[in-house]
Amino acid sequence: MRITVEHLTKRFGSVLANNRLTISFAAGQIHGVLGENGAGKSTLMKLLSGYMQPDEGQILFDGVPSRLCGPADALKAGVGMVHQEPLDVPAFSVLENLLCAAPRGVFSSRRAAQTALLELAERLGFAVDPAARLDQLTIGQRQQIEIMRLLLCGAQVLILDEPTTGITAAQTRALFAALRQIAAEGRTILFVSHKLEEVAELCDTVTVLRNGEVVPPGQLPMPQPQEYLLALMFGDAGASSAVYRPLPAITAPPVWELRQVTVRSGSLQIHDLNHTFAAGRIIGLAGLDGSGQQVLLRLLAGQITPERGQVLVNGRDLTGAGSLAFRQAGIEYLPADRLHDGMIGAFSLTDHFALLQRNGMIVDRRSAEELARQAIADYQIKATPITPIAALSGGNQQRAMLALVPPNARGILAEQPTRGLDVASARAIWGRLQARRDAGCCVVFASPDLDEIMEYSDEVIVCFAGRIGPPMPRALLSSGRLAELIGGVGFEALVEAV
Ligand SMILES: Nc1ncnc2c1ncn2[C@@H]1O[C@H](COP(=O)(O)OP(=O)(O)OP(=O)(O)O)[C@@H](O)[C@H]1O
Repeated sequence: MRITVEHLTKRFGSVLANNRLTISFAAGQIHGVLGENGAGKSTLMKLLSGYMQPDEGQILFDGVPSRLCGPADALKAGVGMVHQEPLDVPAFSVLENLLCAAPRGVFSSRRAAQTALLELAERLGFAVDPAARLDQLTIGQRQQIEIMRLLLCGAQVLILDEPTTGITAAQTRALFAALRQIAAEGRTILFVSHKLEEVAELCDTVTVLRNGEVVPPGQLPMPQPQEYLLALMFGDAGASSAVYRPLPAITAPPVWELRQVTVRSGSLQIHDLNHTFAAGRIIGLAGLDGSGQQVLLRLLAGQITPERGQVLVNGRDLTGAGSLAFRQAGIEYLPADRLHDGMIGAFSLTDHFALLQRNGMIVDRRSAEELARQAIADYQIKATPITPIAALSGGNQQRAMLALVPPNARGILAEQPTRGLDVASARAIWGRLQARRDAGCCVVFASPDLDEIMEYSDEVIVCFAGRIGPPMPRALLSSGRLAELIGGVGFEALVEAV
């Protein structure tokens, strides 16, 4: 199905999120949509998938104008959207999710739904267990299920918003193979991303959005030179690259010290962990999804109590003291799902500062608003002090979450700190984290992106199947060696060598 937009316009107050967009996406192809944070990509996709209605302009399916009153309406018209955060029911099984989300009459029985699911999974190369509960699956597996659900409900156009964020390299390969297969069957795919390499690898065309407009007007065939696309997305801001600075020697005592720690979370158990995490360092945790990185971060945040051993923070034994005691000791946790776990979507920055500042039952709104204003200026957040966090773009949400970390924090634990962010926003976030490191904070972060681990870590810790490797100076590590280690090649020898 060809999908066309003509003069499509969407405003939020004074912000023109989409400004008279006119584009056409042909059937049977994969179309990349590129743009920096806040360029208007998500708004366009929400208009195409019925989550929002345009102020002006129209959407045409195979040349026929249509009005979409909601996502169910869009799916009926053949458009399905896979969101960055899966919109599924975690407590339900795969099959239950499929059944409860399918329009009436799509499946004649539970058995028919299961058969259709297994057949489609085989065609697309996905492994699926219909009885598995979604909260036991990784983001990558839940995304595969969401794609299959939309296809089984009749989607002819599939929109994917930053689909490789938070999934493993193997899952990305499986996703790309499946998308090629889906396009070869005649469906239209819109692939929203800010990762140029992925668009280059996968897409037949690319549309670049900047400040709510298509630049240059119309679609470009792929391939295009990377520098040209960067210039379209960012102007000059995308061209400069991060500068490496040597680090001063550490004199301060370690922020964390783990002594003979054994910890269990779900089916994963980590044994006899002995590590110190020095002040003034950035430590990257690398590993395949679910290899122990998140357990380690949560242990360091006081969110899980070890079965054995001791966790010292700034030299004090806080084993089993709970996450509040860790926060009081200067430890801050920045979760990957910033909108659901990190902040409250309906609250503004002022509201968040008011909560942090609260003195007993007294809320000082005036000082909270002043702090929000200051944070907006310091962190260059595109928002007012009273804009709800949910209305900010991903990059601005991440800046806001970082701005809420108190200046005297001793340790920052960041789960995928640049998840869903474009190059310029990611650099801005890393600039802030490096400034915290330079001020003596220890930053421990996990990322599925090996380039990010290599670019920003001072030390790298590889996690493999619940085993935590020794810290390695980044300067002594190559990308190839890191890729081997996270796949387990040479991991045993590395652990034994210590
Ligand atoms: N519900 C909303 N209320 C107010 N402003 C909004 C809303 N949704 C989007 N905006 C604003 O519209 C502009 C475009 O945002 P949009 O989310 O479409 O950008 P994006 O390119 O998808 O960014 P990202 O890559 O960060 O997701 C931004 O300035 C954003 O703050």
